[in-house]
Amino acid sequence: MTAKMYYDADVNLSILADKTIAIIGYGSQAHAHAQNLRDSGLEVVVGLREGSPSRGKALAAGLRVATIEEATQQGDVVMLLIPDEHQPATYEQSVAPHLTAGKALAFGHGFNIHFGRITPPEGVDVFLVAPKGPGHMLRRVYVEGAGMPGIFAVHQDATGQARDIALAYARGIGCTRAGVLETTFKEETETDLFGEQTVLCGGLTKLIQTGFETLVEAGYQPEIAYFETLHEVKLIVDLIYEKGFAGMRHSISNTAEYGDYVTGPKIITEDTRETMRETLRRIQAGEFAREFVAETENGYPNMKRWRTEMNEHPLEVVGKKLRGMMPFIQKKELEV
Ligand SMILES: NC(=O)C1=CN([C@@H]2O[C@H](COP(=O)(O)OP(=O)(O)OC[C@H]3O[C@@H](n4cnc5c(N)ncnc54)[C@H](OP(=O)(O)O)[C@@H]3O)[C@@H](O)[C@H]2O)C=CC1
Ligand SMILES: CC[C@](O)(C(C)=O)C(=O)O
Ligand SMILES: [Mg+2]
Ligand SMILES: [Mg+2]
Repeated sequence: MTAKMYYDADVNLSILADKTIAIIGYGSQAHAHAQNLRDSGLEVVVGLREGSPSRGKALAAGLRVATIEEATQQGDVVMLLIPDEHQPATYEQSVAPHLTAGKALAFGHGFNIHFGRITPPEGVDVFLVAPKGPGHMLRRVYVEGAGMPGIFAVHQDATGQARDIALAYARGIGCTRAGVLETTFKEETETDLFGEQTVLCGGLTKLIQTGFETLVEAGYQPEIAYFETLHEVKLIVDLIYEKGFAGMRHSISNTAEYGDYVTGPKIITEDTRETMRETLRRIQAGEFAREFVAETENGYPNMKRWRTEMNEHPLEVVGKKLRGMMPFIQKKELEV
């Protein structure tokens, strides 16, 4: 059976017309949700912690700003968009005491509900709307008049309107311009963690880094290695994104296409597939979540070390220099 895809015409935005949406946080996702919802004609308040460095940025974007407690009091829908690892403490201290019956608690990712780290009270709706892409791109495509696909799920329907509110929210941030699918918290959480670890972030960056290191180790210029293994990735992925593998392969040379078929399976091997299966098993069993939470509770010792190592890597050093010489890339500054 084909999954139903929801577009603007399928969704009634007016269910949110007389409601206030509290966006908690003003980071990658939150700034995009807040600005897109506001530009869709909805009432938004941004909830920030005391002394937040983001307060000035949200005000400069023309948004109303309050404390997290005040925003939760004012909000009919409270969207929690701070880092997953900090959500339980903020929820307990600042959100839960003001989350009265009839309100909706919303998430951009199902992590804390699915892994049982937040348990909302019975009288509130609980849903997620997860755009399938980074927050900064969610804002960029909305401003360009396009949209980013998204998925939504209802965990708890106390009012009988949770599904309609979730869909209206997805429309407000621009996702129904591209298409929105219904899912569950379990499916969203497990597929999102799997995708970012194996393909989108972990797999891709390690592939690029290893290709770069192999060329540089063999004596080739780092600048050429950078163009070959990183810069050109976007150009190839843009073709895949627009026209699929066949469209990309239509555009490359026969030489490249032959090498692609012959060498690809030697790089991504059956061992890689087994590792992907094991990664998924660990995610499903909650082992990754426990490991990540322990890392954050210990003050991110490994994350800090890995960040520093990568920031100092020759790939990043040469990349910074080369991107500085390409003003068309520099123009696209990130707002938050
Ligand atoms: N990044 C992305 O593109 C995507 C993220 N998601 C999900 O969206 C949610 C938000 O992620 P993301 O946008 O990356 O988050 P960010 O790391 O960008 O969030 C930063 C914001 O969170 C606030 N914040 C951080 N710690 C605390 C705290 N302890 N108490 C109160 N506020 C805090 C910061 O406040 P201050 O401004 O005061 O410093 C800042 O406004 C997560 O559930 C994530 O999984 C889903 C899809 C994609
Ligand atoms: C791919 C990473 C992501 O899941 C996202 C941008 O969709 C995230 O958690 O940031
Ligand atoms: Mg994610
Ligand atoms: Mg994601």
